[in-house]
Amino acid sequence: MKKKIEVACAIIEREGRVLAAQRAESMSLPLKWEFPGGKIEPLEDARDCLHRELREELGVGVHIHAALPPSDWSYADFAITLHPFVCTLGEGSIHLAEHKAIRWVSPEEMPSLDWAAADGPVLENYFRYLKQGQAGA
Ligand SMILES: Nc1nc2c([nH]c(=O)n2[C@H]2C[C@H](O)[C@@H](COP(=O)(O)OP(=O)(O)OP(=O)(O)O)O2)c(=O)[nH]1
Repeated sequence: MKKKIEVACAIIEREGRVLAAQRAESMSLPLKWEFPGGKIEPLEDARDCLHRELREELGVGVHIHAALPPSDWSYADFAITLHPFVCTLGEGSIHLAEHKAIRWVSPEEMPSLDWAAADGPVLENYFRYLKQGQAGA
């Protein structure tokens, strides 16, 4: 049986762009782009996890505005469910504790980054969310 992980991640919006983070060489999925976040601990709420991970990874607080549908992906060695949340920045300024780089990318630029494969369906759901005029937040 493949290992199964649940991961909360943040689509942080600012002035029509979103924050994409590049994984370091030393991490799994090296140099892939992702949304910051991390593994949900046993019994932890996905939103609490997101706040914890963003403090650890970027040193910032966020406001959560909407939950996008969870999306499942199967890598060769593990399976993942991503729980994406649309956010804006709260207190603090960004310091990279783990990632190699960040970029603020427009929706048009997003598909050109080399995303972790599990993020493909997340991008599609985010584009759908933008098209719907952010209804159902
Ligand atoms: N935060 C985040 N992780 C993602 C995304 N897409 C994706 O496949 N992942 C994967 C990468 C990691 O295997 C896992 C998140 O784990 P993590 O960030 O808490 O832990 P980690 O890098 O230390 O992972 P690992 O080395 O222990 O496997 O989810 C994404 O958009 N955001």
